Amino acid sequence: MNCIIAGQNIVKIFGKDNEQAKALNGVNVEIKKGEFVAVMGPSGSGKSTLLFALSGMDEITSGSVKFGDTELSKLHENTLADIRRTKMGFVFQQPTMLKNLNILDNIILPAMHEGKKNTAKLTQKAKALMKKTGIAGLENRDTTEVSGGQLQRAGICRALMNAPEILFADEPTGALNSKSAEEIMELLVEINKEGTAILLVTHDAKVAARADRVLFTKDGNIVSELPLQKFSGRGMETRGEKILAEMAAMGI
Ligand SMILES: Nc1ncnc2c1ncn2[C@@H]1O[C@H](COP(=O)(O)OP(=O)(O)OP(=O)(O)O)[C@@H](O)[C@H]1O
Repeated sequence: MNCIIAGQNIVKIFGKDNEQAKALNGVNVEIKKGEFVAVMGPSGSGKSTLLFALSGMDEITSGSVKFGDTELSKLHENTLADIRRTKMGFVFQQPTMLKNLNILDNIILPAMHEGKKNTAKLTQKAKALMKKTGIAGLENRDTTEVSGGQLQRAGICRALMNAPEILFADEPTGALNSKSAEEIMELLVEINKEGTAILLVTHDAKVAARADRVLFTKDGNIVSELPLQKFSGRGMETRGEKILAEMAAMGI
């Protein structure tokens, strides 16, 4: 099967009784293996909720989310956690790092939790990822002794430790200056080219321009989508213009 994640009629309601908020309103979506999909839309339109629903991080109210052939909503919490740890990677706007551990140990820690106790092998893997992401040499630094961009690279290394099939990224460049943001996007494009699917939430057209496809959310639904593959390059020319035009049409 060509599809890594399929969501059908996803509804997510937060709160109870008269305090309810319908964050997702019957969303249908498919992400193909190795695809790079960006999600854009106004604030509060359901982007993060969709990412959390598709990754099994958050329980959905109704509908279906399939990871390959596996229905995530039917799984026991431990099995679901295993899938998230071994097959999915997560990158957020602010990487949460443990302050009492250095960068290298922060990268390795989740993999160790998983029962992989071969520290030498994990260190080797982490160092290779740090080299690839341009932060070799920062292994022993405290998390407070690196730049925001370097910390995000470390967060990406941590997310890649288990060679995930898909990377979920919620505003990964949101806290970075434009140069660091661009470098992080270059890195994500490279990771995607090597075969990892990416679902990325962003407000930034320049960031979304790197994706194969952009989904636009509004009021808890995907209201339009823009296939970008047919436009050459992954830059702002043409692709970015198309996104900006769609955003303007949506009133974002
Ligand atoms: N834990 C929660 N409890 C109650 N309502 C929530 C919760 N999380 C999200 N919501 C509501 O669900 C809706 C969708 O939120 P979501 O965070 O998915 O939007 P978003 O498009 O990612 O927004 P932003 O761009 O501002 O991050 C909003 O109306 C929000 O207030």
